Amino acid sequence: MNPLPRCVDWSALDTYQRINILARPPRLHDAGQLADVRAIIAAVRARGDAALREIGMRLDRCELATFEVGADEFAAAERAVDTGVRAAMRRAIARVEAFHAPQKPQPFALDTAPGVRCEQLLRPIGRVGLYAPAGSAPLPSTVWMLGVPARVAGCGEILLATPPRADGTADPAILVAARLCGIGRVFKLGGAQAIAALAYGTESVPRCAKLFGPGNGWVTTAKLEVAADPDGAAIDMPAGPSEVLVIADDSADPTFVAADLLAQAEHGADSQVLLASPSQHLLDAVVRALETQLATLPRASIARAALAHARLIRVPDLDCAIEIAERYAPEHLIVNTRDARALLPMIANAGSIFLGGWSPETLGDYCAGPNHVLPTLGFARAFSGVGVESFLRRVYVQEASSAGLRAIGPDAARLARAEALEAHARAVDLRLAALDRGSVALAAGGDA
Ligand SMILES: NC(=O)c1ccc[n+]([C@@H]2O[C@H](COP(=O)([O-])OP(=O)(O)OC[C@H]3O[C@@H](n4cnc5c(N)ncnc54)[C@H](O)[C@@H]3O)[C@@H](O)[C@H]2O)c1
Ligand SMILES: N[C@H](CO)Cc1c[nH]c[nH+]1
Ligand SMILES: [Zn+2]
Repeated sequence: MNPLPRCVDWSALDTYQRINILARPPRLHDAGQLADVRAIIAAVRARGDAALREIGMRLDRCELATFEVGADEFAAAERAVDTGVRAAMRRAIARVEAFHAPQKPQPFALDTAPGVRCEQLLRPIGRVGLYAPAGSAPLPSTVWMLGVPARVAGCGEILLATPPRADGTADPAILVAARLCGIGRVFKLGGAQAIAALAYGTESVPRCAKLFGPGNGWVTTAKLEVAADPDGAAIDMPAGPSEVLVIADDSADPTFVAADLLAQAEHGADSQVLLASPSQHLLDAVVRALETQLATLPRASIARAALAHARLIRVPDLDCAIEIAERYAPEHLIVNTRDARALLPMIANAGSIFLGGWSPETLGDYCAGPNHVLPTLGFARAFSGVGVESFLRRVYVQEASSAGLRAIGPDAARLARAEALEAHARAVDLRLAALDRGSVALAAGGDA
């Protein structure tokens, strides 16, 4: 049994020890994983459904005649899922929708010079592929965290892939969630093979322009591979193993803090949880609470494996705790201190922030409203979580009248020649000359 991690004193660490203590744990399956993923992608590209069938038998231990979920399986899923759970899903979806609807940006048009009309259009991505993990634990909540913003954005076709169970069916709660989000097409495919099928298409799986969703190392590696291929698909972000950093002072209830750490630790052995506190008393109490709570936790062995690379850090003050959070850039940041909101202006590098003792991260995982598909591994320094904009493209439009061309054309030609791009300059000058000669017929239809 893994012992719980010891507390470290931040003030006693030198620069390199501080870097090491905040390093992510080594990826569990790194060795050979990239080669495996490349082989899976190559097989799916070369042999489509036949390869999916073989790989599914090897990795998911089930043989499927068809990958797409049919009407009977959807109906059976509706019967299998408890009515109370279905009602809670509906309420969660409504709150997630309420939060995402105002995210939708508005198109606009603007004259940047007289006769130069510029527009920003918004176009939903035509066909998107969503992935709901179901390896270690099926995550129906991921279905509405992706399906809701896709629907709000107005995507034309929304496909979902999720790993099959050993009996060849999909997790019923995932299917119910898909139905509630208006997702009609669900494919029983998991891991790198699901990503390859959605990115390149097969006989039975339509090719998607962009892929969304978290997953294990094979899923994330495959997403990065298809995103690097111009013939592949775009991706939302690399969303890796779950992580949380808790900042707590002596006002925090240690049992709440321990519960929040375990809630992320139970996701997987590669999840990482951190606690930074100026109170040694709180740190010691949290360690005791972790032991007590682990004793009755069904996924204790997974949580213990994750706790092996947990970090419990004694800091001189809360400013230092914030500095650590900014360096680490966690997926989730819980601030469980006296006046948590007062610390908010100092925080930028986090996927999602939970303020105060009554805001467990679990609320955000399911039903508070914001998205739970968030950047991990420090990507929160530069990436945001999934939102409506992730499913949209901005398309720019420019329309100049002859007056508009006269107004800004000379600048364009001058700047083109400054870059030694003569053809660019002539595309303007030829038109200006035509206007000067009075051959305005050339410009007919172009006057906005
Ligand atoms: N960052 C986020 O926003 C976020 C949100 C939810 C979940 N997560 C993370 O998602 C992950 C879910 O992982 P999971 O494993 O439970 O489910 P998963 O659905 O991602 O992976 C299951 C699939 O992995 C494939 N696989 C298993 N062993 C393999 C092998 N040896 N070689 C090749 N492929 C193999 C199988 O095909 C299987 O279908 C967790 O790490 C969790 O922390 C992250
Ligand atoms: N905490 C996960 C994101 O890292 C999301 C999730 C889904 N279900 C439970 N938790
Ligand atoms: Zn979670």
